[in-house]
Amino acid sequence: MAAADGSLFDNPRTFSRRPPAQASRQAKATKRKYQASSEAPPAKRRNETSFLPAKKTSVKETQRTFKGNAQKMFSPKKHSVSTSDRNQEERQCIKTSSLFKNNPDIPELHRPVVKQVQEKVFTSAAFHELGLHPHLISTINTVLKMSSMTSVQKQSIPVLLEGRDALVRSQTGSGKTLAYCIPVVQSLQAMESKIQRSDGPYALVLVPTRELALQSFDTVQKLLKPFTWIVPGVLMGGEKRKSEKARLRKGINILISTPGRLVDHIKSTKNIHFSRLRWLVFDEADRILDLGFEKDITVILNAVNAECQKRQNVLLSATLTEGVTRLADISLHDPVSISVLDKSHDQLNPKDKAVQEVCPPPAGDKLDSFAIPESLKQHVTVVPSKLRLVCLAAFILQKCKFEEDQKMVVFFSSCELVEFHYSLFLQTLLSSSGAPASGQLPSASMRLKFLRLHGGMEQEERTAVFQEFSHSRRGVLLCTDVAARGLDLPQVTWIVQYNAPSSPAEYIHRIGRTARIGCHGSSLLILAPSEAEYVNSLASHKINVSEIKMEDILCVLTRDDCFKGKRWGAQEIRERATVLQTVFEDYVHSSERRVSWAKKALQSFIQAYATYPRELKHIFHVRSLHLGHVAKSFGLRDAPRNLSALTRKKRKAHVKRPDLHKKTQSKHSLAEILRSEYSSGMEADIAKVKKQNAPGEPGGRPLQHSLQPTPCFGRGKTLKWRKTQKGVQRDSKTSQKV
Ligand SMILES: Nc1ncnc2c1ncn2[C@@H]1O[C@H](COP(=O)(O)OP(=O)(O)OP(=O)(O)O)[C@@H](O)[C@H]1O
Repeated sequence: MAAADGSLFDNPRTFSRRPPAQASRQAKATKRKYQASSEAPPAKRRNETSFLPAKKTSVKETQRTFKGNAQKMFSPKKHSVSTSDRNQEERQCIKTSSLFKNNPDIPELHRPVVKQVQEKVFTSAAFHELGLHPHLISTINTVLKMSSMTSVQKQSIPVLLEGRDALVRSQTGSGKTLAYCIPVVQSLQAMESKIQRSDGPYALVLVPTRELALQSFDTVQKLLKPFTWIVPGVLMGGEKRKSEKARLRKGINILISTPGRLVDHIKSTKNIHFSRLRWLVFDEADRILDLGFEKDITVILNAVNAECQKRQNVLLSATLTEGVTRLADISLHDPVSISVLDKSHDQLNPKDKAVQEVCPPPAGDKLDSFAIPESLKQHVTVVPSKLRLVCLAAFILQKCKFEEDQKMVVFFSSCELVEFHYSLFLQTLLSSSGAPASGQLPSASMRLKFLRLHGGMEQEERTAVFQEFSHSRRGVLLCTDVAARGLDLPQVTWIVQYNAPSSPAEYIHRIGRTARIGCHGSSLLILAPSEAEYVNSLASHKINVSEIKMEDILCVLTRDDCFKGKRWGAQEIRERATVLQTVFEDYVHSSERRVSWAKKALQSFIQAYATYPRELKHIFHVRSLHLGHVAKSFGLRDAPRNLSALTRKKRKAHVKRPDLHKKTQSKHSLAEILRSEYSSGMEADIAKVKKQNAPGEPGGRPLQHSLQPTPCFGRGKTLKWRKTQKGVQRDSKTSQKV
């Protein structure tokens, strides 16, 4: 049914308001023009008043509320207007469909208040109480500038110094890295026969991402300052294999590696020997040992076990569960379980019980609850799909333009989404000169700085971005889950989850990039109205979020002088949101390539829904999405036709043959997900991503790889094996590339 306000996207299946015959005539005409100009078709049809309501907000209307640069940008020239100028002017009068009408109601969040699991971070115990080598103590005190231990260090270090295996769980940012690094260094420096470089690895530390490998290496290197005969080294994808081989040949005593790269060397390098191995550490163990890494871990354990039987095994994570250790075929010898949980908080109080009854766990599933830093304030906002993009942009402006020294990390579900939003924001919200260029938002500010990080980037750039953001006092990092685990990015004040994570554990790790080691931090989760129930799902894991109303985020748009209007209040906010949306749409529709790039991002967004696990499917399902509305959040004026066809086909198939539907869907998902595989940078067999265009330009980072399944840290957990001509390979339905 057509909407009263003429919203372009009233019906999910009706992406055009024109009658089919006319639509097709129009499409042909548009296509001719498109070919002739090699530009994206201007959405001229929106000037066809017969299909538009009389009272629709246009850019022309909204521009009147602008001043200064804003006016220059949006208003017609005052002087004599040439024909081309008139054409230009006509193009500028493209109407933006109402962002605020025909949206689904935002449900009241009946947010169950749960008591979160808490941990005490610091203790008064000093490092010198541990009986460590005096040089190690002085290095901790003077180089790392630490004197007292955190709770997890106080509990773990003595146990590990006794030679025990351990499973260590404590909240994000509580100092788990030193909890294993200190005992490793202490024990190796104390060995009777002094370690030789050529002895090879005495300790092997496995971590899931390259950035985490670099970070852990940095910590080990600092601790080893007084013990120069012990050589640390890092292996990670993206580095030159040849130079890594050379370093291995010379000898590395504490080896930090991502699993994929280590497997690569085990298979191709004759220089790795584990006969002297004393320590095997799995940092982010639940990730490393999940099914996505299974194959690599099997190869590593086989290689290690073949040469060394007696060693200490340490597994650490903020979300370590018993189930994880059962998955692993690691022969832990009488391990000590270390959990810093404040036991008094672990008891169910009556309120929690009520929540558990409201959201019963899936049959057979034990509900895991993890500690969250006390100083981390978690928020959620429910935003209709049409307003998602504007809302995210407004939130970034609010925090990173109008407030001092804010450092924000925004998580997306795929590399394509990161690239899209990065380029879009760079081109529309930023202005290097201070004065907005044509097509740019007048509120663009020098204070804003955008960076991006994902698995499709060249390693050199990844490292540079990681370093830059780490050392920066402000900025916005747009990233995939490649940055979710373990990274210690100082002074991050806000975490935004633009796409909901697939598990409570991933939620915990993402938000854990802020409020580290007793600092304050906040997080915001953005949900669609149909996804509001996710709040209950989080509550059942004792995760407490409070609501921020969308209007409170959007109202920041009234704070910029450029946005000063006659009206004050809700109406003005709406006008400004519409202008912001128009800026995005104008940018996306300014060339054919940008339109197709936005479509690809939209497709990736939709495909990400296939990766939610079964127990969340009733909340996150592609069928709950209004594709036309979602398209708007990619700056698209219409939902791409092929997407609607695909969705309809799926629906039809679903009605007739549920089994067939399942197959077709998983086939589509698989192809797309694999194209968008989750690369943490360990994969040696992925076709290399090549630079084509300058960064920040659409198409600048092609994200297609060979359809070879690769290890992935899963959003889901389904792995199958299939026979191919090359032997047995694994099918993966697990994850988007990050
Ligand atoms: N005893 C200490 N005193 C002060 N700061 C510390 C201490 N131990 C660790 N830190 C600092 O705390 C921060 C977080 O430490 P670390 O990265 O090891 O946390 P984590 O528990 O491994 O987090 P995650 O679960 O996210 O991986 C680091 O900046 C580290 O330098």
